Amino acid sequence: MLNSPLIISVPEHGCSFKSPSYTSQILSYHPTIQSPNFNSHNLPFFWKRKIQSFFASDSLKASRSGELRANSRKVELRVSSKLAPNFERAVGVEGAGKLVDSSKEFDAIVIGSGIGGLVAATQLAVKGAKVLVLEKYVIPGGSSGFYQRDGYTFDVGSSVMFGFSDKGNLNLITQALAAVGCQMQVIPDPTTVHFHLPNNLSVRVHREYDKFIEELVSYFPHEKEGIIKFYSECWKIFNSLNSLELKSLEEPLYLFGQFFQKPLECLTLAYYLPQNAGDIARKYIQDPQLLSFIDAECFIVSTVNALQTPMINASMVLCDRHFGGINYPVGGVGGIAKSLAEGLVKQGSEIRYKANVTDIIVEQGQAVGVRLSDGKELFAKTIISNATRWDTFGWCSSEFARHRKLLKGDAIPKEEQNFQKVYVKAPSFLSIHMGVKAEVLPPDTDCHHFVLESDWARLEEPYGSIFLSIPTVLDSSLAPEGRHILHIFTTSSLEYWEGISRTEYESKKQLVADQIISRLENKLFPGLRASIDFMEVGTPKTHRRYLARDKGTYGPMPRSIPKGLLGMPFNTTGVDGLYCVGDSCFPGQGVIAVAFSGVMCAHRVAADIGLENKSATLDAMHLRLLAWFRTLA
Ligand SMILES: NC(=O)c1ccc[n+]([C@@H]2O[C@H](COP(=O)([O-])OP(=O)(O)OC[C@H]3O[C@@H](n4cnc5c(N)ncnc54)[C@H](O)[C@@H]3O)[C@@H](O)[C@H]2O)c1
Ligand SMILES: CC(C)=CCC/C(C)=C/C=C/C(C)=C/C=C/C(C)=C/C=C/C=C(C)/C=C/C=C(C)/C=C/C=C(\C)CCC=C(C)C
Repeated sequence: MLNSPLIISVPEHGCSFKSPSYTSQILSYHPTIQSPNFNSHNLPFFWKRKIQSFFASDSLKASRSGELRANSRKVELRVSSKLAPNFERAVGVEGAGKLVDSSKEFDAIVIGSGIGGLVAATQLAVKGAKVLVLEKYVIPGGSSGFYQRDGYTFDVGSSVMFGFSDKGNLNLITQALAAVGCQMQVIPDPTTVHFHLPNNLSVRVHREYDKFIEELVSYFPHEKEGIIKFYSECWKIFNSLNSLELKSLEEPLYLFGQFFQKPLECLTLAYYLPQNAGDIARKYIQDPQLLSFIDAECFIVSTVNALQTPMINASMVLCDRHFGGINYPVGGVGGIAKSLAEGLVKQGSEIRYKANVTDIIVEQGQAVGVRLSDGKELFAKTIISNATRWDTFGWCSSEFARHRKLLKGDAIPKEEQNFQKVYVKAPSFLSIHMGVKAEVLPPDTDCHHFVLESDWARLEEPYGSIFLSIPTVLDSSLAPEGRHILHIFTTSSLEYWEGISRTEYESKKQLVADQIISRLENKLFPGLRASIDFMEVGTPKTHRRYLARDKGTYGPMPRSIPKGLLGMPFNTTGVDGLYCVGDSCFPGQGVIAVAFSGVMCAHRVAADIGLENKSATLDAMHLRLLAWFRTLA
């Protein structure tokens, strides 16, 4: 005897089986067949999986009766009344057991709410997808988050924001906010950075390009032509980038469209894709000190020297600072992530905090869900990881020993092994967040400084170069009256801080901080130590803990000399339904870079779940071609 139908609504968003041929499709369950064959039906994988496993269950086999109907909005199952509750439990509909929270189905689950994850999530949400962002920490933003102490609002990461102007196509932060109806008030920064370098080389990178070139040429008049030629080549690349509509380079219909509309610009970018800034600089410049200056310019962008910095990335940063300029958001960098998270919710999607993902659930080779540290499981058509690739897939040691991270299983996908051959984790950093008495800063102090006093060879060494931001120079509301914020950071490795007692750890922190304060006192601000009102030191351990990044890494850096950006993976991975976003994806480190990776990821995912056009045949060929290109890196 058949019960009245148990009806499960299928979420509308992105269900590709809205097509008329599937409407009112009847799938009959025959007692002799253990499980209905859904393969020819375009039901979302999540439902197939749940229903198939139920049909295979002993209880149903025993009952030898049942009928299933599926149409565009619902799945109906008719089974004997005593089996209905079992089915309800098995598919986890409303009111079912706690472990399976499948009362909702998502188009995408995003693990992590760094800018990369938030941009991917919001871009998908505005395309009509239902997205769930799961963040381990209590606020959004990751390394672009903030924290408050004693009346100070500190940026977690540094405060130099590219892509935040109202001009061109590369203002990706502005565009990401606008997409979800947000606009932030910004304060233009007249100087991107003030370099304090060996041999008293003191260069201000002015917002106005000509003023910057004039200042640099005043130190290297004999290299005037070389300077102009190098930076002009950067502009050629920047202008090409700025002329394109930026979407997923992994989606062939879009990419071919761009090649058709802007052939010269696309060929320019393809030409520079495998090149590094240091090689181009050496075509025009001979002076070793000037080449070291270019190294310092690139080090800020990539934590490596110019010979290892992709030319496209260098051009992006070296020109955007003059084109759109560097702009600081009123209230602090943390406001960007807060606004994106609010925008996401306004679009009908969701963000949950204190949601620590421990596993990505893979079934039949496809990522279908995630497991949280409290054992709860959540399912979606696609899973997007904003954790680093090392935290997502584990890592290959020199003996190829495998330690699994979010993705459990036997082998690290081949693509990931290739990535780890070309890229290693950049060191982490030591950061000092400080509140100081305002009078210690000389008048007209710039907001951002880079200090390397005497020896160029120390540029890339731990504690060699010092980054310093004083965001209160632009926005005084971040500190109590009469105070300024100094955010100081320098590269540092986790190993230096491990295997020591708590007391040793604390005194080591104090020692390193003291040395840095003395250096800044000598170079920039006499009397700094006596002016300190508040100070907190973070080590690589702090960054590992709060940002959930393996070894607290700043991001990926090339193991040796890379072929530009050629080896950097995009968003798809070797696991169906699993995508990565953030700084271990093309084009790498940096807020604007991860925002671009978010835009690309959202486009590729949207195409895969039917919210954007795609061609399966072209996709297969294109993705294979890109994978082959990466093997050349
Ligand atoms: N230009 C600047 O001044 C500046 C400032 C800050 C940050 N940055 C850049 O931002 C980049 C990083 O951005 P991103 O988007 O790649 O990532 P991110 O590291 O900033 O954020 C990742 C987020 O994912 C969360 N997370 C990680 N694992 C998780 C898990 N298992 N479960 C739940 N949540 C988890 C973390 O808590 C974090 O909030 C860096 O490369 C850095 O260069 C630049
Ligand atoms: C596909 C193929 C094969 C071909 C095709 C061709 C083409 C079309 C191509 C295209 C390409 C593209 C589009 C690309 C793009 C790119 C991009 C956008 C890039 C970007 C980048 C960016 C970056 C890298 C950034 C970075 C930044 C950073 C890192 C920053 C940092 C900062 C800091 C740290 C601050 C400092 C401070 C003081 C001094 C205090």
